[in-house]
Amino acid sequence: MEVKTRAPGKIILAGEHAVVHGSTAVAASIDLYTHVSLRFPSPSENDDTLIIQLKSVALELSWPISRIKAALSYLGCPFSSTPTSCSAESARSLAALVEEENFPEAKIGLASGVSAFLWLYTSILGFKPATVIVTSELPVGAGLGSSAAFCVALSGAFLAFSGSVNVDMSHQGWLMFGDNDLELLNKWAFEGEKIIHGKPSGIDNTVSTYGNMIKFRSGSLTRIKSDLPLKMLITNTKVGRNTKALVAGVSERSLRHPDAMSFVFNAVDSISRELSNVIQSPAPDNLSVTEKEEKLEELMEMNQGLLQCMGVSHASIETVLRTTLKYKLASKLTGAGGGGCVLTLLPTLLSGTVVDKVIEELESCGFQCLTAGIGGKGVEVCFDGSC
Ligand SMILES: Nc1ncnc2c1ncn2[C@@H]1O[C@H](COP(=O)(O)OP(=O)(O)O)[C@@H](O)[C@H]1O
Ligand SMILES: C[C@@](O)(CCOP(=O)(O)O)CC(=O)O
Ligand SMILES: [Mg+2]
Repeated sequence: MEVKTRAPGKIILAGEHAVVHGSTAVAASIDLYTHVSLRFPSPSENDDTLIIQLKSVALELSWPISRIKAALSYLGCPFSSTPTSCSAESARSLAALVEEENFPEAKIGLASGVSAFLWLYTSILGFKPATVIVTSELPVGAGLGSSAAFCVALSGAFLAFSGSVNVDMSHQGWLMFGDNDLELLNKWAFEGEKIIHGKPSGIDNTVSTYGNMIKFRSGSLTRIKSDLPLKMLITNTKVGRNTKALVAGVSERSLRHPDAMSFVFNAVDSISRELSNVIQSPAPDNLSVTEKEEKLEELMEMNQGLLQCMGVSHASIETVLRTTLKYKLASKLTGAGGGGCVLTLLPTLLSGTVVDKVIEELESCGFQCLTAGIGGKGVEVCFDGSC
């Protein structure tokens, strides 16, 4: 029997990093997905191995179930119906399991993702042999929330077979989880995201779980209903970076300069709240689409300035900002920064020729441009071969 899940990536319109420190942030799902397939061997296959194939990063790892049991035996029964955090001791055991697999040095950055997989799998399903295949349309480590989509899609697949969620396995095609199940799934995904990000705010796993556009602050979300036809160009600078290190860097800066940084985080909070007011419908004021877009552009530029204050911009990001500004377009980094992706608002009245020119110029710098649908569905599950 096989189950498949898919979970979307995201863009953060305002508030990344500051959201880790209690400020408001605004994020939306995008129609680029991470897919997970989970299959248990039939009794005749007599297989006693846990296999993970990470197709988008060309990595396959496998462990005899007896080896995983031995490494995690001190946990007793690993099954848990409520999401549990990975302790420092468990993290060491998981890291040892990952290292035993002769993890290629060039791919060591992926090790925390494999630890998150092992934690979620053993905590939700225990010591069962299975094959898990992960594919993704998202660039990994580029600010579009691949780590969260990975944890959400894995949690969804494992929970679907755990007996602790209520899903109709006879349904054909993609199916959404119910509200209580989404809440549980989101909590598990957050535990995985903690292993990858260190100190996540929870915004990425929440928007990947629920989809749409959300305002997020201190762990709680408000859905934003918007009729504004928001179009963003996403430019991937292709400069690799690691969210955990960038988040830690901002925390260190705020320890060194607590007063100044608290003003920065408060300013970001105001920007996010204003931005969410501008995009939500019904709008509190009667602004035209163009007037709203102008406000959004200004708020994005202000947010980018504050991200520079936090120390998470990068020369490649500055090149994108300069290039788009030549066309009078406003941009900001999205996600953790330090490279990764930049958002550029494409106003409704902007001509297609200008968009083509900007893309051509950005791509001539070696960047990769993509446009994605904004605000679609969250995680979904599928039990038949149609997905
Ligand atoms: N499809 C995937 N296959 C394997 N690992 C993944 C995948 N997607 C995400 N990851 C994990 O997430 C990490 C990237 O997360 P992060 O640095 O937060 O960047 P982002 O979430 O912006 O893509 C990778 O190093 C890896 O551990
Ligand atoms: C920087 C941060 O606000 C977003 C990180 O997003 P990403 O992993 O770069 O896609 C961290 C967080 O909120 O957990
Ligand atoms: Mg991430």
